[in-house]
Amino acid sequence: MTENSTKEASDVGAGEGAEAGTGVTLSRRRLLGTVGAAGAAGLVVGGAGGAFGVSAAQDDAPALSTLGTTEVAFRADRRTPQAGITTPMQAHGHLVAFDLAPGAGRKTAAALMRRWSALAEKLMAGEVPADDTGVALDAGPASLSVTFGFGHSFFGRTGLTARRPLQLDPLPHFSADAIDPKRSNGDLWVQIGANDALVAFHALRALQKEAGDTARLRWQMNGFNRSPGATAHQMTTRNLMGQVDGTNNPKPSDKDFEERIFVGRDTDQQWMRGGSYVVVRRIRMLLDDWEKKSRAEQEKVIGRRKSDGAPLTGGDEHTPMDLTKNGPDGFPVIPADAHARIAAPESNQGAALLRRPFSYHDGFRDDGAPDAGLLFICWQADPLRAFTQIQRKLDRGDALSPFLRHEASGLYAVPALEPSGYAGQALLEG
Ligand SMILES: C=CC1=C(C)c2cc3[nH]c(cc4nc(cc5[nH]c(cc1n2)c(C)c5CCC(=O)O)C(CCC(=O)O)=C4C)c(C)c3C=C
Ligand SMILES: [Fe+2]
Repeated sequence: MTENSTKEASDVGAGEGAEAGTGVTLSRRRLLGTVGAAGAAGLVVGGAGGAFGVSAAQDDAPALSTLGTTEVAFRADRRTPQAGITTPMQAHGHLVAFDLAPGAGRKTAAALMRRWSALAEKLMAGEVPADDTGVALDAGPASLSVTFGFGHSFFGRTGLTARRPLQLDPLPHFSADAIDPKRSNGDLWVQIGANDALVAFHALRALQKEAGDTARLRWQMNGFNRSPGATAHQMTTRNLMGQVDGTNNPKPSDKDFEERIFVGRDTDQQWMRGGSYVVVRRIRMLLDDWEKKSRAEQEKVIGRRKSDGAPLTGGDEHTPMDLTKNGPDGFPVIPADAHARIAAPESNQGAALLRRPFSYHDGFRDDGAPDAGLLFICWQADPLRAFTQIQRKLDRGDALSPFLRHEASGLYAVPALEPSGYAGQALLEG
């Protein structure tokens, strides 16, 4: 069920085997798309050397790098989870929530989801939509993924309350919460990720315009991660506190991965079978306070080394934590209130979630502190048993909590996609 992984295209440089390989096919498609957008085959759009200085007849056009050509599949040939869940994290992200316009009901919502899905599929394949703005013209799909979710309020607006899963019941209040309702929840949620900032913005703008009068933007947040190729070898990304973040995520190869992250067959809401629930939290980091702590203090807060993410009990990043090991002082080497200990499945009756966040930085606050932190995005089959269980535990004594403020929150149902059809079709037409 994890075919929404990237289709790696071969990295074909100009002049070397440019006739073969998916990368070249894709580059060609972009060229044709560029010309198509201009409405005349063979036209050199923008003139040679201009912004769109390419021609369909130009055989020796330089090929895009793997970063540009890599394509994420919107759908597969069988029911699969949407892209953007197990897809490798991208460097740029936009999270957007929309509310349906007053009077827009189920039929209008279905028409929007149909249009949005068709557009997302096109964009993710690197094709150029009609009436294009031109923002992404020279780039390949750059691992673009678009993911659609449905919030609690969507069901009332569309007369579908009987189909609202209990899993969408509002999250409880936690003591680190300072939630801004205007930047929370929403009828519809869209996650956009890409390894190119212009490709990501292009998709955001195209989807917003496609919403037309049907849905209005409720809130939007922008995030980022490491760019592919920025480090000497592929490694787990760091967050804005400088920690290696994502090490102990469940892996698709784990035997219980599917049941932890995706909704099983026994659900009473069959339209969610194979889908997942996403919790989105905007978590501001109190970086001025955090950066005053020594490295040793920071490492005790997490329970892992800052340099390489290895547990304080030794080994490398992927060595399991030894939660039973005591130091010479008789105290646990990974402290009782260490974030990684408290969040671990061993401390939560086996509960686990798939974290796929973006960092954010929105300038500086009036007091000079960075308005920065983590757009914490986590995926699970049941938010009550995963996010809520773990966050409740963290709320009671996580050493990291004093450095965090949860400022916005959302919970959405993200149904699987059929080989044909649009996101949410089984909900809206079933
Ligand atoms: C409710 C769930 C969680 C929230 C909210 C959360 C916020 C948060 N976490 C970090 C940094 C790290 N988290 C790490 C591990 C970790 N965190 C959670 C859950 C939440 N984190 C889990 C389930 C785990 C894995 C625990 C385990 O099984 O070992 C780590 C350690 C490295 C890793 O495994 O990723 C770091 C670092 C921040 C900065 C943050 C809020 C901004
Ligand atoms: Fe964490």
